[in-house]
Amino acid sequence: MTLHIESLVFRNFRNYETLVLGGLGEITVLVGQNAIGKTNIIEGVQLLTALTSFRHATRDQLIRHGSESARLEAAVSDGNRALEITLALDDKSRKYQLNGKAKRPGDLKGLVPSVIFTPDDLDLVKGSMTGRRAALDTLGSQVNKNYYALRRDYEKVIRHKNRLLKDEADPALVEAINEMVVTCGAQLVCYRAALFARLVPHIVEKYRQISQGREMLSAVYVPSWARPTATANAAGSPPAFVVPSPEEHTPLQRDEARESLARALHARAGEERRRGRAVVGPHADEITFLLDSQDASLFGSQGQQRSIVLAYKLAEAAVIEEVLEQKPVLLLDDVMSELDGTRRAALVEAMERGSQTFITTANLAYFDRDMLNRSNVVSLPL
Ligand SMILES: Nc1ncnc2c1ncn2[C@@H]1O[C@H](COP(=O)(O)OP(=O)(O)OP(=O)(O)O)[C@@H](O)[C@H]1O
Repeated sequence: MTLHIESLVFRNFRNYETLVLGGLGEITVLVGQNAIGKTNIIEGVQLLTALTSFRHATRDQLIRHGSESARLEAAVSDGNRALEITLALDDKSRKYQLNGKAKRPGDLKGLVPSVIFTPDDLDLVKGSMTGRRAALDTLGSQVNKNYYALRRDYEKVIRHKNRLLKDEADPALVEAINEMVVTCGAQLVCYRAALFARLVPHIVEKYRQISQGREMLSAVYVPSWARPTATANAAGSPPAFVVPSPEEHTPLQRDEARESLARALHARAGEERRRGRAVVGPHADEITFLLDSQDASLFGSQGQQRSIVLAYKLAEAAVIEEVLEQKPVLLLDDVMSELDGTRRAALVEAMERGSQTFITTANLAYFDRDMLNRSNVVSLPL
């Protein structure tokens, strides 16, 4: 059954000395002028649900200036169970507890999942590949604890490999670490491909609804070993991969991924040495959105790109519900002002499908009266 946040208490978190929000219902609208602390609340809820901060904030950024520690608490319940999730931050550590017992973030991932949508996400389609990979990994980490652990391990291995390459270490050492790149990397690509295969049909369907079927969206995940190399591009060769259609998103097999990754690492070892960094592996995989088979980052209008992002966010919520059998908390930071009427309506429809929602705004005029009547409107400062 879906866990619901009943109350929140923040102490010395960001600009709040003490913030108490109780009696939280389905929809909480946080309204207030700029820089009042609306996004800080969204970030706090994300830290207690997805166990991460979309701002990638360090502890000293999260702790209120002049304080030595911060504490965030959420009381959650599904009607049968009452749980308390807490996060304590000080200059040395970030510690989670569940009902007073210490927990690692990996143990709590997926307990109260959330989907966050901020104005920065609107760059997902035209922004960097790093952002697109991170979005997929954040979702994967919430729906599968092994995904989370694997991604962390892979990042450590790649950091180590990059240090070796930068220091021009003995190629035998690089070869030895490549074995770990293959082990973790192939598994991570398989997890990503499987998650992507689940996500894409939802994105396509949500996009069709938002755009009223005007054009066909598809999306491809291309592992680094299947990408054309810089040399092939320079020589004007055709791309070394064929864009698969959505139906072809069959999950990759691990042995096949291991072999392809090992082969590419061997073939491009010289290039990695020359460039002093790892160029093969899941950290270099690509995700591309296509509108009627054209790259949406290059050919999509701003409106089309926004519709893809909205469809992506709604699809994340659908996948979480499918896998974890509970609706995620929706965290919507100041996005109403960024969307036009049709896209706003699609978002409101999603909010009304039973997900607990926290939404911030500087202007209540973006919300219809009916919705506001059904919401808990909190004016900041409290
Ligand atoms: N560690 C901290 N200690 C004290 N204040 C902080 C800390 N971190 C951020 N702030 C303050 O929080 C405020 C910004 O809060 P937030 O980002 O939530 O604003 P917002 O209400 O979402 O604004 P906008 O509508 O402009 O996006 C700023 O005044 C900033 O100085």
